[in-house]
Amino acid sequence: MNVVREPLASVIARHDLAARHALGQHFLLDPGITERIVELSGPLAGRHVVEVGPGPGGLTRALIDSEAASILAVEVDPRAVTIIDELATEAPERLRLIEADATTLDLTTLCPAPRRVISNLPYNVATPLLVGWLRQAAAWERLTLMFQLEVAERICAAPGTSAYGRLGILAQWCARCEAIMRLPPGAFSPPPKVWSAVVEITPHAEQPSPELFRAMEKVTAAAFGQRRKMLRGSLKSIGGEKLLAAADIDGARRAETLDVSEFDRLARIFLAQGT
Ligand SMILES: C[S@@+](CC[C@H](N)C(=O)[O-])C[C@H]1O[C@@H](n2cnc3c(N)ncnc32)[C@H](O)[C@@H]1O
Repeated sequence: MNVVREPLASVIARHDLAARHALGQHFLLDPGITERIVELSGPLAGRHVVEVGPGPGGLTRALIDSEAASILAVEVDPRAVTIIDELATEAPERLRLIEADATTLDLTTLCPAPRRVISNLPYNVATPLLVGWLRQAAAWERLTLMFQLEVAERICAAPGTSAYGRLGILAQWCARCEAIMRLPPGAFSPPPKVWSAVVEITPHAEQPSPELFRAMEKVTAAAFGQRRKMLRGSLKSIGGEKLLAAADIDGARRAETLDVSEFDRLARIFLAQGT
C-alpha cells in the first residue's frame, strides 16, 4: 500500500502515549520489523486476524497493508484506542477496534474463521492469554505471538531442559511451536530489560476435549508443583502409583523427564479413572 504515514514516534507524542509499565507497553516503531513479523506469519489472504494490544499501531499498519480479510484490534488503553480509531479511517471496512481487556473476551465469538492472532503481547498477560487460546486451539489456524524470550523458550522447550514445564507441555500438546524471530531490547520503545521472541503456534488437526484439557492442567500442575520430587510423590494427590502404573510410567522418574506423549497418557488415564 502506498500511504504516506506519520512516523509512529510523532503519533505517540501527539497522543501523549507515554509507555505504561503496568500495561506491558513496549512499542515496535520500526516498520521493517513489524512488516517482517506479518510476513513470517504466512499468507493472510482470506484470513481474519486478531491483534491484542495494537498500542500506537505499528503492527496494525503492517496488518492493514497485508492481504488479511479483516483485522480485529483489542486494546485496553484509551490513549491507544484514539490512535487506532484514527488509523481505522484508512481501512474502515477491514479494521475493527474493541476497547476492552482481552483476557475477558472470547475472541472466537468476535472474529470469523479462518482466524489467526498476530500480536506483540503485553507481557503481563501473555501467558494467560496463550493458555486461553490453547483451550480453544481448534478455533485458531495459527497464533504468531511476541513473548519475552524466557517465556518463548518455555513454550518451545524439550523434555529434560530447565525451561520444560507446564506451559511447554500444554502448548506442544495442542500445537506445533517454533520460535521464528528474536529481538533485542533495543528493538522496542521503551526497551524492556530482556530479549523477546516471536513464536509461531500452529494448532494440531486433532485437539483434546475440554475435559481432557482440564485433566492435563491438573496432571501437569501436580507433576511440576514439586518438580524435584519423584512422580510417585508429586502425583500422590491425584492417583500416584496407581495412575503411574496404568500409564506404564516409572514412579521414580521426575516430571521434566516425561515427554508430551507420556503426559498425554497420564491425562487420559486420570480423566478415565475420574480420580
Ligand atoms: C507490548 S505492547 C504492543 C503494542 C504494539 N502492538 C506494538 O507492537 O508496538 C502491548 C499492548 O497491549 C495493550 N494491553 C495491555 N494489556 C492489555 C489487555 N489486557 N487487553 C488488551 N490490550 C492490552 C497495551 O496497552 C499495549 O498497547
